[in-house]
Amino acid sequence: MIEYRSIRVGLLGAGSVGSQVARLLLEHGDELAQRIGARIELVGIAVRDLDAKRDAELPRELLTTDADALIVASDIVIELMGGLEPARTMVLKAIASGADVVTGNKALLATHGPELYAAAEQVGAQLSYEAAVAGAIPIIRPLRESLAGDRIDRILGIVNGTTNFILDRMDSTGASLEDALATATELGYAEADPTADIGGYDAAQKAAILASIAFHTSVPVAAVHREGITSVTAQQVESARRAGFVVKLLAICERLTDPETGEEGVSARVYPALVPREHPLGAVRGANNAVFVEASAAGPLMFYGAGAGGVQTASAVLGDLVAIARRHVVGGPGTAESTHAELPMFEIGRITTRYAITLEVADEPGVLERIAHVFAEHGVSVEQLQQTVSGGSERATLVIGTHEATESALAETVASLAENPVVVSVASVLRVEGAM
Ligand SMILES: NC(=O)C1=CN([C@@H]2O[C@H](COP(=O)(O)OP(=O)(O)OC[C@H]3O[C@@H](n4cnc5c(N)ncnc54)[C@H](OP(=O)(O)O)[C@@H]3O)[C@@H](O)[C@H]2O)C=CC1
Ligand SMILES: N[C@@H](CC=O)C(=O)O
Repeated sequence: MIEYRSIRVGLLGAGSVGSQVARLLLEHGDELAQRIGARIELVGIAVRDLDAKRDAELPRELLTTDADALIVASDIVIELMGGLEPARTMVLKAIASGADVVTGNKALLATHGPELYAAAEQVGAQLSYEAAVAGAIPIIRPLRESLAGDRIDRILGIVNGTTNFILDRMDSTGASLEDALATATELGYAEADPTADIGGYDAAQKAAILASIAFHTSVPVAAVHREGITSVTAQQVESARRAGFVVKLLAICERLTDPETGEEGVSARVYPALVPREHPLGAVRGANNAVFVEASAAGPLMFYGAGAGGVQTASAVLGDLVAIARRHVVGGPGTAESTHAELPMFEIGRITTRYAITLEVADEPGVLERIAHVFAEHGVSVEQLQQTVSGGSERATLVIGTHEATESALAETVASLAENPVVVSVASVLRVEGAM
């Protein structure tokens, strides 16, 4: 067994996100150690109330109310308390004491980002914040690193999970804003003060962060035009629905040129807007987020996934933690050669796959029953059986499930179908992936 050295991690906050970060760190310690080349030692978790109920069971002895002592005992500090103070002071203290920092605190970054980045740069500390925008979705690192050589023209996104959840509930169930907000809060999506969500402040903070990174400039949150969803009524949502639209809280960041002066500038704005239901943003449901990035060479890119939620956001926090921790390890596994798991490959016969089989069939009564019978004879289950008429000939589309045991049965079934007098031809046999 490899003896890894330890990297000491102090966690500030054990709420919706912090408690899941702590749980995952404790549960997956061995795997993370292999990926990093060092063991993450969770040295403590700072909270306000030692007796508060937690979303995850955490060892009591790790909890502390002495955040200052925890910070100085840590190589990496994870700040998940939220709010401006004491978060700002604690992050500055962590940097000054030689620690690297991971945070998900967009309010802090949008308000005091320049001060924190400067402090980190001065001492060569790392400050990472993937979780600060769009929860679990990797968007900060793609903008900062993958797209660093491109020119980004526009970002259009749904970046607040709570408001998307609320608007979706209002649209799909007719729920009131207040009821939907109460559910979003219970599910751990909302900020400690949910005015940040419904007032559009949280989305504006995220827009400021995105615009700053994307356009390589400093966009203060105060310069982001902000309208929340508090004035969106059930009637507006209903009329939008009837007209084929859906109401979404959008964050829009654009690089613009003044047509008269030729001066280049940036616009960042957050407001509720109608989006056509069939538009990809119109299909973003629940607390999911989606961010479209239009880059001049790459073209349009879309990032989609869980925009809020404790465990989902914990994924982004841990990604930052692993990336930072790897840089603490000289000669560690790094990012390019994470092969320690040495997993075997599963051949195709072990994979469960579904097929769509399209047959051209004779125009006779009871055709579908006879085809279903052929499948049953070969022990192949049929999920769905449809018959459609196209171009004068009958077409039956079958969707069936198969796995290793029935893979060969499928081939036999298709062969018998081809021989069957009601089948004119087997038009297509293709695997089906995704929902159908
Ligand atoms: N929830 C989500 O889906 C997402 C949240 N974020 C961000 O992550 C951060 C954390 O969010 P979330 O987990 O929801 O927040 P919570 O309000 O659920 O948790 C905050 C935690 O911080 C602790 N805390 C607060 N103030 C202090 C203090 N002065 N000293 C010590 N501990 C303190 C609280 O302690 P106690 O429990 O004892 O009160 C609590 O454990 C925020 O910045 C948020 O914006 C980012 C993406 C998604
Ligand atoms: N309250 C925020 C949490 C994630 O950033 C949201 O709902 O998006």
